[in-house]
Amino acid sequence: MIRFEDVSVTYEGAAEPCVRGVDFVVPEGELVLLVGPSGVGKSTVLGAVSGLVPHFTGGTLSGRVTVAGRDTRTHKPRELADVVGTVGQDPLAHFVTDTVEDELAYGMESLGLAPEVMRRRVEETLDLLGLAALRDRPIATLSGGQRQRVAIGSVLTPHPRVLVLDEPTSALDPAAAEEVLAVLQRLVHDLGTTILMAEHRLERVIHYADRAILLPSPAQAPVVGTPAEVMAVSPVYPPVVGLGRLAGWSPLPLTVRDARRRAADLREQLSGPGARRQAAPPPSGPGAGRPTHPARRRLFRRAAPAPLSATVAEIQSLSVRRDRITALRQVDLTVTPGETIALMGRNGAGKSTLLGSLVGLLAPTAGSVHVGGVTPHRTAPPELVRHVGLVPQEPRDLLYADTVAEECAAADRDAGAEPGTCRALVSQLLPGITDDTHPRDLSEGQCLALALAVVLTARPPLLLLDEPTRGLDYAAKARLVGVLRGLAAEGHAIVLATHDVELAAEIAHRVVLLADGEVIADGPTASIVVSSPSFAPQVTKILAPQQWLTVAEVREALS
Ligand SMILES: Nc1ncnc2c1ncn2[C@@H]1O[C@H](COP(=O)(O)OP(=O)(O)OP(=O)(O)O)[C@@H](O)[C@H]1O
Ligand SMILES: Nc1ncnc2c1ncn2[C@@H]1O[C@H](COP(=O)(O)OP(=O)(O)OP(=O)(O)O)[C@@H](O)[C@H]1O
Repeated sequence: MIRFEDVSVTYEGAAEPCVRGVDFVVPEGELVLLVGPSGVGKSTVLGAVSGLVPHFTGGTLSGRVTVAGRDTRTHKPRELADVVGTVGQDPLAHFVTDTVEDELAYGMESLGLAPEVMRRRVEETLDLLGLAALRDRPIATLSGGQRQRVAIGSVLTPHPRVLVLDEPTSALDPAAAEEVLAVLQRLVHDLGTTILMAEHRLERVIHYADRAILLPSPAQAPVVGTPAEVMAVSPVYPPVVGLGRLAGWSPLPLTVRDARRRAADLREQLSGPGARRQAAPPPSGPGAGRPTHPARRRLFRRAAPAPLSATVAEIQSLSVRRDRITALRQVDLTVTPGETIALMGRNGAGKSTLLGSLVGLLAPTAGSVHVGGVTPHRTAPPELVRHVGLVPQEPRDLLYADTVAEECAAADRDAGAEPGTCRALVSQLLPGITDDTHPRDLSEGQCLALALAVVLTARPPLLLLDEPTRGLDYAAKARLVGVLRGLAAEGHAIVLATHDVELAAEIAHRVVLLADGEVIADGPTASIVVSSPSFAPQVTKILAPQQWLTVAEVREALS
């Protein structure tokens, strides 16, 4: 259905092709996953299928790409629209209408489908993707995950034979991601739809794929195989594969279920005398003084920061209405210096609204918010940046200059910092970026690092991040974790809204769960995530009833 024949793509001004020697076939009715580190050209390959590369991006494509027999070089994207549905990384760039229902109908209207067919398919899609309650909503009022679901729905309604999806679950909560992937799998199995998809969070998708294509590094030819074959050699892999590699399991398990079946020996090793023990936590609270199982002790290793008398932020009985929606109700939250809090919960639960309230973008409808002694929505930005900084869900929203150097100079001015402060932070976070780079040409991970540097220039005691691992590969995520740990150790309090359960397991001292605008759980990471089928990381699920969170913890215990 999709055929690449010795394809290379070179963007304008680039000395080398960005992808080279790409040669593969995706048969009809298969779901194929494109994997590889950031910047290897996954989006470029996807764009070549929908015709966006090179028609819209510029550059040259050599070799041949055909979809359902049509050559994408001689057919413009619009001439492929009846066959190929595409969802790019940025849902906002995708929308052409104002409301959810209109957006779902738009693709069908432009193909000239009959009104009764359109009506039926809109209803079907609203149900399939859990969008019925949002059908009349203006798209501008949707949360990030709600927008992503609408973007996916809008390409499903015309029933294209081929779907090209670039990180389709990046803004979705874990349960919504499973629902959307199950829908996609049904299209593949029942309707014979062909899907080519790129996704960084492999723990979510690898087990749905019939086949995987690995782009190992820029301009290196792809490796094609079964998901297990590709995972055995891939530089990017999910925690279940990391644990399988550590334990020497062969064939490598791709699902928690397969890994659990293999894990008896590993569990024994981890609870046996060979495993490195950690110091027990200081006895306190209920059960203090009882002997602790060695594995259980590990949970307490990520000691909460020493309690300081000062709080960084204090939220009391906060309610926030946005239009007709009560996005937060009766929320209480205290943030202390040095602690990292993961804010989790379904799409639309109110996470971004809570961050927006802490940084003064939204005024309380009732209740109060205090950050470092000031009331954010009543504090002027030059004063507020000294107390709190937000890296938004779309870090590009924070960047407006034409070069990295100008961006840094503006950040120094805004923060009243020594000239060169922001640039020094950028060099630390993003070695190798030149002053004259245009922020638009940075990859997702690079943009995030620049936005983080801009915010950190003012050294705010409270740092807020909204979905910071969207679009990041595992290596970029590990660098981010290192930076955030360093900041927490210096006493910065960090609150991050995230759907990335693996990130929360790595870094958070505390998890606050929101549901429908209310706090439904607030406690140490381990105690909150371990008991939740949605929010437990893969390692926790595999090694239960022992309580481990990450591959790194297991590796350390075995060393
Ligand atoms: N329109 C463009 N013009 C010039 N260079 C581009 C363009 N689009 C992408 N590139 C460059 O081509 C390379 C591959 O980018 P691409 O977005 O295809 O990678 P990717 O594997 O999808 O990355 P990510 O996982 O971060 O989305 C990068 O170095 C990028 O900067
Ligand atoms: N500008 C707005 N106007 C009206 N309602 C809004 C607006 N932005 C968000 N909402 C609604 O407020 C509620 C909370 O949205 P919020 O963005 O805080 O959720 P979230 O937990 O961050 O979701 P996600 O995980 O999808 O990013 C949702 O029902 C959303 O549709």
